[in-house]
Amino acid sequence: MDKLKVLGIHKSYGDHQVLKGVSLSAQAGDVISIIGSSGSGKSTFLRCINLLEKPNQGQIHLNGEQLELKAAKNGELNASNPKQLQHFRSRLSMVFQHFNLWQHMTVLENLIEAPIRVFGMSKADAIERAKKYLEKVGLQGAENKYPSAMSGGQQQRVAIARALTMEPEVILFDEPTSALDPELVGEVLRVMRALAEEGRTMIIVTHEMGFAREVSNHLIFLHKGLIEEQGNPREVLSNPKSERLQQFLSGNLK
Ligand SMILES: Nc1ncnc2c1ncn2[C@@H]1O[C@H](COP(=O)(O)OP(=O)(O)OP(=O)(O)O)[C@@H](O)[C@H]1O
Repeated sequence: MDKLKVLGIHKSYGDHQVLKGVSLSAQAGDVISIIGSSGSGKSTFLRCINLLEKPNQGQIHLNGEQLELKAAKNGELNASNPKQLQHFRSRLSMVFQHFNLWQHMTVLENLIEAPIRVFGMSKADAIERAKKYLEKVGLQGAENKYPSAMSGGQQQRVAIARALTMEPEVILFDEPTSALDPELVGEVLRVMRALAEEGRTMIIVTHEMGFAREVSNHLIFLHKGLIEEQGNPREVLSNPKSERLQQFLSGNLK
């Protein structure tokens, strides 16, 4: 069974059709990279998976369970069952381009908030879990720091640890290294590679072609809201079939 199955996502902003029927399925342990030029709809697609953006059409299934959706008057699909949506979101953690950490809270406070609020976990258990995942991202001892005192790479690793504290089924990464200075990209990619190697299911919107080629087992090239080409990353990147992907890879697709 697919761990995550997303079918026929359409999304428009006014007259602008950003997604024109995008689908994806992930089995346990799949690492799927989504590439494409700026404005092709990558982030919008990722955000439709957990309903941070409301699609106009489409289906989302997690472990065979379909998210119940109903159309609002403006044509957007909303979850018809808020409890089910909260359950889905707690199983689909997201890592954002700009980390989205609470700056007024310490690292530890950032990490324990969601497990306590969403799962009703005791503070002591949440702290234990937070420490475990901080260690996993190489930040043991950083519990009492404030995000503003950390580098972007460290903040993104905290954000990854925060995603892990939910022990999610799937982790969604939205351009996790795009906001980082070049010298800080490697430390985040190393953490992501380690997660992939331990069999986590990950969907990653990225501009890091080397990472997509080496770490993911499936690559999706999005162009103007449609999947233009997809397959094994090494094959797709070494031998792109569509002219648009060839142009994109040579830096000529704007
Ligand atoms: N909230 C919004 N309101 C209106 N238009 C939007 C909104 N969010 C995204 N768009 C438009 O949708 C299109 C796709 O945006 P999206 O961010 O998904 O692209 P992307 O492929 O992730 O690009 P990038 O690599 O630059 O992040 C763009 O034209 C963008 O301007």
